[in-house]
Formats: sequence, structure tokens, C-alpha cells
Amino acid sequence: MKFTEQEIQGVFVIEPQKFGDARGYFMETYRKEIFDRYVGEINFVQDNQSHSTYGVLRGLHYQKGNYSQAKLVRVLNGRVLDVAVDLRKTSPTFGKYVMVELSEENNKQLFIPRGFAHGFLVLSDTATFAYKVDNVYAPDQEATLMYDDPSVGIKWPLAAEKLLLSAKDLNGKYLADADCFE
Ligand SMILES: Cc1cn([C@H]2C[C@H](O)[C@@H](COP(=O)(O)OP(=O)(O)O[C@H]3O[C@H](C)C(=O)[C@H](O)[C@H]3O)O2)c(=O)[nH]c1=O
Repeated sequence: MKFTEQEIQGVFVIEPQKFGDARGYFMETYRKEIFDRYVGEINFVQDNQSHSTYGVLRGLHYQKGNYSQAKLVRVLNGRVLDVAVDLRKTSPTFGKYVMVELSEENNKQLFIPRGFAHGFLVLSDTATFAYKVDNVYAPDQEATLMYDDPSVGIKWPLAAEKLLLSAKDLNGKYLADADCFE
């Protein structure tokens, strides 16, 4: 299992070892003792899974304050562009983002610490997305950072008219008004 820290400190791309044979393949996708050695102790408490079609953009979401969630995300089927935006006010990379292609082909995972907005854009016909979080769902603490915030400047490869977003995601806040993290 290979861990590569990204240009935003604390964000890691993780690449599991894949064992192929005539039947198919096997890989360990998470082992706490290894993960904690590279990332620091994280106690995941909830697993999530979503399925989306081409052009769906889910995000950019986060839970406010102490309800914030660290996330370990991966793609079971398909291909997505995964994005994490640093919302930690004291961070030298505040307002900056990491964008990583996660797919069933590259088996890459992304670890996103607490204090980030997270989302992804589906680039395959469909995509099944699975992830662990270290804080349970708190719907009344949810917030959305607008995917098209010019002050963040995320370079999505699809034009806005080709995107499919939920009503919630079309009515988020821009960075200047967002509930960021101390
Ligand atoms: C997140 C969540 C949602 N739900 C229910 C609430 C809604 O009835 C339904 C769909 O929720 P939502 O539209 O918020 O789902 P996504 O747009 O995929 O939200 C996720 O999108 C981005 C990528 C994230 O990183 C977050 O984990 C999460 O906000 O699932 C639950 O019951 N538990 C949960 O933990």
C-alpha cells in the first residue's frame, strides 16, 4: 500500500497492492495499523456508498465545526474527478484544492482530513463511490461550498450546462460567506 502526500498537507493518495490471478484480483483496501502509521490515528465510524451517472457533480460538501468529517474515498466502478478544498482558515493552503482522478482502473483512494469541502464529478457512464467517515452524519450541520466559486477556481472538465447537481448543491455558499474552520 503506497501513501503519497499531496501538495495540501494532510491529504494523501493511497494505492493498494493488487493481486491478480486467473480468477480476477484481490486487494486490501484498508488496514488500520498501516493507515494510522502514515496518516495518524483516525477512527472511522461510518461507511457510505453512492451511485451516479455521467456528469453528476456531488458537492462540495462538509459538516461544520466539530461535526467535520475526515473521509477516505474510492471508486468501486467507473471514473470520477475527486476534489477537496481546504477550508482551514489558519492553513497556508486555505482556499486551495486538490483534484485527483479516482477509478476502478487506478484503484486510487484519497484521504481528506477534517476541515475540507469535498465533492466529485462523474466522468464514466456511471460510477459507484464508497467512502469512510470519522464522524457520523449530522444533516443540520451540513454545508455546501459552490462548485464554481471563482475564488477557488476549480478546473472542472465539463461545461456547467452538462452538469447534474442537486438543488442543495446549486444553492451553496461562496468561500467569502462559507462557514470555514478555525
Ligand atoms: C451524506 C449522507 C446522506 N444521507 C441521506 C440524506 C439524503 O436523503 C440522501 C442523499 O444525501 P445527499 O444528497 O447529501 O448525498 P450526496 O450528495 O452524495 O452527499 C455526499 O456528497 C459528498 C461527495 C460528500 O463528501 C458527503 O459525504 C455527502 O454530503 O442520503 C444519509 O442518510 N447519510 C449520510 O451520511
